[in-house]
Amino acid sequence: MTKAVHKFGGSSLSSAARYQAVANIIIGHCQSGDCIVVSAAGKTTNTLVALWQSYQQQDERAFSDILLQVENHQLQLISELFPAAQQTPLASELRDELSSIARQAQLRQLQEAPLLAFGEIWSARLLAALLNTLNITTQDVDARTLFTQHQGQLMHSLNRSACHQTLAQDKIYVVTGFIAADSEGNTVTLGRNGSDYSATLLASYLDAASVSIWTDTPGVFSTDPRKVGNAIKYSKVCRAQANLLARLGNPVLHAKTLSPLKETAIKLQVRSSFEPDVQGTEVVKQGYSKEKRFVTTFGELDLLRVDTLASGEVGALSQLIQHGIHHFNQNGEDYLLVPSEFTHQVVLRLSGRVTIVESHLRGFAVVAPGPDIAPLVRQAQAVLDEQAVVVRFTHSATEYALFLTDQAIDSDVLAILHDKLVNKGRELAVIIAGLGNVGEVFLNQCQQQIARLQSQFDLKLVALLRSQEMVFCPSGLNVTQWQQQWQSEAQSYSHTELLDRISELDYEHKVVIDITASEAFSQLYPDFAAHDCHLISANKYAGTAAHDWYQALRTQLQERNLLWRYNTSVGAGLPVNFALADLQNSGDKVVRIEGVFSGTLSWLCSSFDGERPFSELVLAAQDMGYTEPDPREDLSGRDMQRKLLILARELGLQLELDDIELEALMPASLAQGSWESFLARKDELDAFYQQRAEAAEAQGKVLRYTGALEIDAAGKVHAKVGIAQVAQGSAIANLTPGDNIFVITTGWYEQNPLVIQGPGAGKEVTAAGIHSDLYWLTQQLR
Ligand SMILES: NC(=O)C1=CN([C@@H]2O[C@H](COP(=O)(O)OP(=O)(O)OC[C@H]3O[C@@H](n4cnc5c(N)ncnc54)[C@H](OP(=O)(O)O)[C@@H]3O)[C@@H](O)[C@H]2O)C=CC1
Ligand SMILES: N[C@@H](CC=O)C(=O)O
Repeated sequence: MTKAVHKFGGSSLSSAARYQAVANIIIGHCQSGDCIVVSAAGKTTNTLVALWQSYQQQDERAFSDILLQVENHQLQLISELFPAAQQTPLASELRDELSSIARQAQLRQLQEAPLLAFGEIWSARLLAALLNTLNITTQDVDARTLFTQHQGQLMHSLNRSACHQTLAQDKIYVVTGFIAADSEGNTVTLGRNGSDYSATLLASYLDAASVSIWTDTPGVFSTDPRKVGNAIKYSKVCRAQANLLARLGNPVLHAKTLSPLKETAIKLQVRSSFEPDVQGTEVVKQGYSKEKRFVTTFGELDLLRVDTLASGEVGALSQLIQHGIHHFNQNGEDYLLVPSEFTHQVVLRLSGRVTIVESHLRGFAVVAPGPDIAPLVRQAQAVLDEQAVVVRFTHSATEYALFLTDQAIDSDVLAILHDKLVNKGRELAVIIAGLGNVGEVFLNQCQQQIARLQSQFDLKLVALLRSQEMVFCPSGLNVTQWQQQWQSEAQSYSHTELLDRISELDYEHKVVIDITASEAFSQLYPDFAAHDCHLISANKYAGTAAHDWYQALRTQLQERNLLWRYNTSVGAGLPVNFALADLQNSGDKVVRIEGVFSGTLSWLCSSFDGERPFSELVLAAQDMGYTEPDPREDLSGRDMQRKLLILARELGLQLELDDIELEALMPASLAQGSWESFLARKDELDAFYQQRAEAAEAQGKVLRYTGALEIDAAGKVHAKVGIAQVAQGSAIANLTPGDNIFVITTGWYEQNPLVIQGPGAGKEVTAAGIHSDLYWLTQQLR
């Protein structure tokens, strides 16, 4: 059976609520036979280290205070997680252990490693007990029965068989991270952050299919996302770069974590237990991911020059200080970058062979594909000069460069460095759904547009979709030859296949551009968002879906920092949504929007002069690409009703489609049935229109189809789309056929409303509007 290993760190188990969240993740992601590796809950290891220090200092008062703190924390977890009956045995086991610690301390027999091991033992025990109460058969396992070391080296074949024997049954195992035993059975620890290492070791011994490291950040980022808002979360990072980042002290993965996975096909993922639905970063074998750019900053470091270094000595030093040490050679000399707090220990160990070249350094490293390094070094240097950051030492290697500075790199400087060094190479994968009227023109305009955006963004057209077939090309289609590629490569697909292919894309940013008129396709938006895709829609269905669904989508997008643009869904290329957003952002309040929001209905009403039957004009509008795929969507008023709802939601109003009163521009009897059956009864449509046009004429007016939304003084919304008789010579009567007009009354534009007018339908203007949305997206991603 293939197993998966999941590791949860201290922050994932810092409170009873976090334990429950972890249990939910396990229920959702694990099956019998899987292993969970846990660290000590919250800051327990630090507290146990403090306990050990107070013991060493023979500070009895501090010792008993800290022991009480440990007890209170564990008892609180127990009382919040379990019903009373279960609390008693767990609490009494804990108290026995704490009494034994106190007794050993009194006898001066306390040992460091077994003391620290309690952190993991307690979290494994509590999590297993919690899962059992949730009817998940679970067993906690002390990793000292699985991992044995001899003279500091893990005994792999012994450990492998111990893992297979101990973890063979059909249940979930919760294994303590961080600890192992030596060949005499004494407790040893695997170093700070050793639980990640325990997880990958366990996965390699068990030949597991995957390891998921659940932490408090949702993946590997181009730089520290807490300092730089637009840090890029990479969906894939290759092991070599992850390893290098770890050696440079990047905290997401630790130096030893990757080593057990060498030569294996085990998948490694970094995910956030705080956002379990967010896709994390997959750390993949060489060749399975493009190399990315990173800027990683350092804590306080000292630079040491070493006369001679034996093989394996850097590893031994890292083991000694339980921290990664970066080693490099420059001009034939060996250098070590050591966190300042450990320099003393390293210097002692290397006694006589080491010189401290620089101390109290800060700075950063740039990690990037080899050919990018030299230009990036120049750009980084220019930024540092500009920002007056003093550089004390630099080093360039094939795939990274170090800048060791006097002062810490603050968030502002880091953001500038990130913008100049990382954001420049941004990539955006574009998935286009819908190759009909508008989609085809959009694609034909793409060649020029992609070239225009190239200086800022590397846009790759990776997929084209129709309703039944798609072409998916992760490295990018040739935009000039998309039709030929479609002819030769299009294949049928399911939505699951589409989502799988999207999840495999190795791009910093992805966007799905929906130029379909399909409700079913719009229902995939939450899945696209779950796969970190931005959205651009000409399709109006998602924007007019039931409010709860719509709001959930908006929340999902916001939580994942994803953008959704849909300006063409109202007024084609006219900047209506931009204008409404701008008015509101500037503090104005929109109180009324009225006008004509359908290109088709505008064209039909303005073109009708009684010479040609109305139905003939409908077919002409369809030929010109004005109508919806089924023109009854326009004639029924539904399309205009949708547009008014999209605008209402732009104003923050909680409306449903049916809250907008609707009067159709066709007989109700023609609404059902096929398009052919509709055409067969087109006389009924002609008579319907003729009669209303004549009635208007009799009043000296003309027939138009208009819409209005008004927010009254009490805040009540009145919205309607329908047939109107308008005075000849009025702005609406005089509209150029096909034009839309939006008359917007606001607090500031009260007497003299703001008017936006122009073509409201048509392939070219709509395709151009989608390009405008795409451009806007690239600007936001910068
Ligand atoms: N025409 C205009 O002036 C304007 C149009 N719009 C909007 O643009 C959108 C497209 O309009 P238009 O180009 O005229 O429509 P078309 O009917 O000409 O094209 C629709 C395209 O979408 C594809 N499609 C349909 N269902 C799916 C699906 N489930 N998955 C993937 N692809 C699908 C169709 O594929 P297949 O060929 O296999 O059926 C077709 O290629 C509509 O939502 C419309 O409201 C917005 C503003 C103005
Ligand atoms: N069919 C629509 C197209 C744009 O949304 C219209 O005519 O306005």
